[in-house]
Amino acid sequence: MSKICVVGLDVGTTAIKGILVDEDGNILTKSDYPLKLISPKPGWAEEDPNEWWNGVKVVLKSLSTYAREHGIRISAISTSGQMHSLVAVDKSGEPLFNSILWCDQRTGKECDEITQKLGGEHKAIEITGNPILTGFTAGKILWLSRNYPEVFTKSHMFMLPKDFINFKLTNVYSTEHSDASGTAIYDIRKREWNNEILEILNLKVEQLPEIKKSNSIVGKITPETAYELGLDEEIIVVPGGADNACAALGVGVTDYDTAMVSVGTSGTVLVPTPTAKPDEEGRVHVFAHVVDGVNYYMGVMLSATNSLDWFNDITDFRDYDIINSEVDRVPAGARGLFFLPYLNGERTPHRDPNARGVLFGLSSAHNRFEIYKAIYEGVAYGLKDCYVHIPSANVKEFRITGGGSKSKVWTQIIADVIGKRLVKVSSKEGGAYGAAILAYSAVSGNAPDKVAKEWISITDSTEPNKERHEIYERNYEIFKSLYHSLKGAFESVARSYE
Ligand SMILES: Nc1ncnc2c1ncn2[C@@H]1O[C@H](COP(=O)(O)OP(=O)(O)O)[C@@H](O)[C@H]1O
Ligand SMILES: O=C(CO)[C@@H](O)[C@H](O)COP(=O)(O)O
Repeated sequence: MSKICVVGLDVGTTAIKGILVDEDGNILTKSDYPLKLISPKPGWAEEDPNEWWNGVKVVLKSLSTYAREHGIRISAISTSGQMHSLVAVDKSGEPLFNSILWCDQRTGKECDEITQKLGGEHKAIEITGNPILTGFTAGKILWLSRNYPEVFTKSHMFMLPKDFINFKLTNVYSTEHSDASGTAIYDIRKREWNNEILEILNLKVEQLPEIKKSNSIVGKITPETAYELGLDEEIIVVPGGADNACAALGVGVTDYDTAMVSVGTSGTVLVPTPTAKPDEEGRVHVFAHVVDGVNYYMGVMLSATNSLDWFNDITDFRDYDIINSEVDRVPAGARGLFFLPYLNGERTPHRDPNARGVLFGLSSAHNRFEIYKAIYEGVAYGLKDCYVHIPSANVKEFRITGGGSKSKVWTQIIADVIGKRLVKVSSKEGGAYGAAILAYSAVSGNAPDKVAKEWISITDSTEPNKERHEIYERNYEIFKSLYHSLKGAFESVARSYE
C-alpha cells in the first residue's frame, strides 16, 4: 500500500537540503546540493537564486525517484530558508540581481537613513520589534534603488529565499509571518506590512508577497515542474518558514520554557515568547514563529560554523574526526588563545558591522589544533552572549541543533561555557525537518506543535563540567573585554578600507 509522505526542504547558506518524511516522522531518504557564497568585497555576501532552484530540482528529483521506487505518494512540499536575504524578480519572475544575503554588511548608510526617516530607533523597534539592521531586507532594497536604479525600476516583486522557491514550484507569490517579520518592513504587533516603511523604500505593497500562515497552502505544483521532476501534479506547496523558526519547530522548541541553540553558518539562541515586547537596546531580535500566535526572542552571531569553515578553507583541511579528537586533547582555554568570531561583523550583542575576527594571545608555541579549540570556544562565548541578552529567564531545557552540534566536543564546550545541560533530539535535520512538520500539518490538519510533539523524542544529553565552567566564566570576561578594547580600532580600519 502506498504511504503518505511529505518533503521538507531547506535553502541554507551552505547547501540546499531535502528530506522525505513519512506520517510517523521517520526520515526515509535525504539529498543535499552544496552552494557557493559569492563575496565581491569584504563584508559583502551574495548567492545566485537560480543556483538555489537548480539545487532544489536536483534534490527533488532524487527524493521523487526514491518515492517512485518505494511506492510512496508525496502529498506536500514545504520549505525553510535563510532569513532576510533579498531576491528581486522582474515581471516574469526572473531574478534581476544576485541575492544579497543575511550576513552582508553593505547597507549601513541605508539602515541609518530608514531609521532616521522613520523617526529614530525607538520608533523602529516599536513597529518592527527590532532596530533596522544591515542584515535585514529593508536596507538591501534601499541599497538596490540607490546603486542599481534600473534594477529597482524593473523589480516587480521582492522576496525571501524560500518564497522564491515556492514561486518556482507553484507560480504563486507568497510569504508567511516568520519570514515577513525578518524584513524590517513588518509590524510585529499588527502582523502586516508597515505602510510608513513601504513609503520610505518607495515600494508599493503589491511589490511584496501576500502574508499567509506557515502551514496554509501556497498552491499546487505547476504541471511543467511536476513533469520535469517526476512528481505528482496533485502535490500541494505549503509556505514553510524562516530557517530559525523551522529549525526550532524541527527540534520541538515551541513552548515558552524551551530554547534552541543552533550551531550553523550563523549561531543562534532562540526562546519562544507570547509577547512582542522588544529588547529596547535591540541586541536580540523579536520575530514571529511558525506556530500561530507565538513569537520568539533570538540572539544571532553571524559566524558560527562559518568561522570553522573559514579556517578549514585557509588550511585546506576538513577532516572533522581528526579536528574533533585533537581539539578534545587541548585543555579548556586553549593555552591562553582567544578567537573573536566577528569575521563578518556581529549582531548580538554588539550590532557592529565593522567588527572583525581576531586571534588574540597567539604565541610561537601554539599549534593548529589550539587555534581550532580557540575557534570552538570563541563561538561558544558568542552563543553565551546571545543567551544572556534574551529577556526570558524561565528556560528549563536547551535543545542543540545545526551542523556544529554533530561534534560531541564542540557540544561539550558549549555546555561548559553556557553552564547548561544541552539535549539532542531524534530529528537531526533542523530547518528541513520543521518544514516537513509544516507540510504534514497542512495535510493532516493537526497543529504544527502537536505534530512536533508526536514526532520528536530526546535521544542524548550533555552535562556541563563544573571545573571547566569556572575556567570559562573567567575567560568569558576576557573575551568580552577584548571587543570593547578593539571597538575603536575596528572602526578606524573600516574607514581606511571603505
Ligand atoms: N562533525 C563535525 N564537526 C564540526 N563541525 C561540523 C561537523 N559536521 C559539520 N560541521 C559544520 O557544520 C556546517 C554546516 O552546518 P549547517 O547547520 O548544515 O549549515 P547551514 O544550515 O547554515 O547551511 C559545516 O559547514 C561545518 O562547518
Ligand atoms: O540572519 C539570520 C537570523 O536572523 C541567520 O540565522 C540566517 O537565517 C541564516 O541561517 P543559517 O544559514 O546559519 O542557518
